[in-house]
Amino acid sequence: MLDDDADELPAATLCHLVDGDDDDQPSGEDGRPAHDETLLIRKKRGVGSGQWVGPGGKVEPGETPRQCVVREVREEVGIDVLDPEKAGVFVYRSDDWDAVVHVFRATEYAGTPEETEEADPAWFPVDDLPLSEMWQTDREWLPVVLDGGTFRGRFVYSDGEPADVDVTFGVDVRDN
Ligand SMILES: CNc1ncnc2c1ncn2[C@@H]1O[C@H](COP(=O)(O)OP(=O)(O)OP(=O)(O)O)[C@@H](O)[C@H]1O
Repeated sequence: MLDDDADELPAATLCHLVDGDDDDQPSGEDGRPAHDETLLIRKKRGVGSGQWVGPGGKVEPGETPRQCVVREVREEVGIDVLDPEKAGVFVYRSDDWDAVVHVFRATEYAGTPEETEEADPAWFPVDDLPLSEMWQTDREWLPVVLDGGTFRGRFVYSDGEPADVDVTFGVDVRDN
């Protein structure tokens, strides 16, 4: 159980793209990272601005979370994610915004990430994430998601700090 009122909350999405060439080219030579890196954005505005996060955003009326995550990644960094797969879901509650956040993992994409008005993208090795400049609760679940796992969580923040954290791994996450 996520939260008794989770169904009533606005929905948002996050995309965690993992890329790694199997060829031996050093990072950057063919425009793609060499081994197991993940794409994060430095958010320029909105919820969590200034932090490193996965690209994503709020689900619009009539849109599924999967459609939203594809649209948001295109808007924020100009690439098309081809195989978003549901990897987790969490309820976020804070002093000023509550949401249910659908987390996707992807490995296939078309295009090259570019800076936009909303976001500055960068690749990070999956085992060297900028955790001190990310949502504190990302460290609970992001390594698991990048490794292909699933989770369900409930994160209550107060004054910008996690006040109540509950995560379960290896769960069935309904795909939508
Ligand atoms: C512990 N809590 C959290 N941990 C990690 N990520 C979190 C989060 N709580 C919210 N998020 C993400 O923050 C974005 C908000 O959406 P946000 O970018 O403001 O919306 P959108 O792009 O639609 O923009 P505008 O409202 O037009 O500015 C969206 O990706 C959502 O998944």
